[in-house]
Amino acid sequence: MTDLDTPHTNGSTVSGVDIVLEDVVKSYPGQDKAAVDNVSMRIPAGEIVVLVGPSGCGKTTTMRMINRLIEPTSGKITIGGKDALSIDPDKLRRGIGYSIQQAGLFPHLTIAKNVGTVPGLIGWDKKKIADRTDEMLDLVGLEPDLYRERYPRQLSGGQQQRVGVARALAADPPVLLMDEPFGAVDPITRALLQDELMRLQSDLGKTIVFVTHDFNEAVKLGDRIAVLGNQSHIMQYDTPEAILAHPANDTVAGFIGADASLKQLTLTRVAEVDLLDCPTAYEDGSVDDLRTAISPRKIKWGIVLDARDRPIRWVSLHHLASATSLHDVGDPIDEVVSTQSTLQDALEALLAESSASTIVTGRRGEFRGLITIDTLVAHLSAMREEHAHDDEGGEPEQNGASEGGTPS
Ligand SMILES: Nc1ncnc2c1ncn2[C@@H]1O[C@H](COP(=O)(O)OP(=O)(O)OP(=O)(O)O)[C@@H](O)[C@H]1O
Repeated sequence: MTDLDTPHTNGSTVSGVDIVLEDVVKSYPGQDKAAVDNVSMRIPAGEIVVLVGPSGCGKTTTMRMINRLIEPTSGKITIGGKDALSIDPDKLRRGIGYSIQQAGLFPHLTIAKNVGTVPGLIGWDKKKIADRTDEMLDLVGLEPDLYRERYPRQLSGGQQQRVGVARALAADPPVLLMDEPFGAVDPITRALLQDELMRLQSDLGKTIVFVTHDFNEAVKLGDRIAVLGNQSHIMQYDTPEAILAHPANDTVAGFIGADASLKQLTLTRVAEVDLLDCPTAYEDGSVDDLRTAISPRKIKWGIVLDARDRPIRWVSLHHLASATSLHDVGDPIDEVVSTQSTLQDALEALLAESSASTIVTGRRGEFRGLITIDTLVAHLSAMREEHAHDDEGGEPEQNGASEGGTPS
């Protein structure tokens, strides 16, 4: 047990605890201005709160004071009702998962040893640590048999980040601090890791404080976003929807960028829109049947699936004209999005493929349908109309965004 353990309530998805910062200040020696000047905020249990702001504004300092990697100069921090400054810092840190850019793995330890670090420190027995390590590797999509005995350098950047998340979660802490954890990976891997974090969080309900300077990432992941200015001054602290619809001032509006309307695509998951159906066939299926299924349709393409329903190739009527089997026919599939992806991810996939539609897969990679550029356009115009009505009716906006307040 750590000092921050909370009883798990069966059936509840929230295992996190509240974090409260009151008048927190950090002055580094030799600096004339405080790096963090009088920050007060409440981070509700079970939510992802994203601290976003320009480089040097004090995001990392603010976050690291929560696990006392940096000691506050003054102020109070309460975690799950307990005064963080009264808990022994080592004990405190064992109760708080921490994941950083480039994963921060110990290079000389195997993946299993890395993941089992905190459980080892808090005295779990070997069998429990080994079981938990495998469970965590599974959770982040790394097959334990393949990865547990490898060393960090034998993994890709994205895989190392996954191990970093597994390690942060291993002792089941109620609180997770994540400092630009996906900052060092390519955009496609980053989008996948973000999707996985969302999936994990919907099962785990931790309290997550997430630092980034990427506003799109903040909108995608955050239940709430704190937009920080110099010295960690909170310029706005609200839901992504509210910040996009009504930026508190010109600086926040400038930070959102000129494409606030497009950013609304980040607020909707692929799972929330209707997907387009498309003819499919297994590799050992009939060429004629697939041709017959495609012929009457507007989009003259079908998809070949493997035995586990995962899409492997696009096939056109042209491909099928001379094919005798569905083995090896068609074009490989480069880009897919998952039902957890946002419409913004779908737009990026469409642009990357220069295609009018992209494939959507479910949790196990199984084919779920297509998303098209028309879906995205229709969604944006529906949102615009909804907010035009909101503005006419004078209703307060909670769940949507308007184009009002976008920067010039
Ligand atoms: N150990 C330190 N000693 C002195 N000054 C520091 C120290 N760490 C950070 N600072 C200063 O405090 C301010 C806030 O730094 P911090 O790293 O918290 O910002 P940040 O918003 O996380 O920046 P970035 O996005 O670039 O990581 C900066 O001006 C930085 O130079």
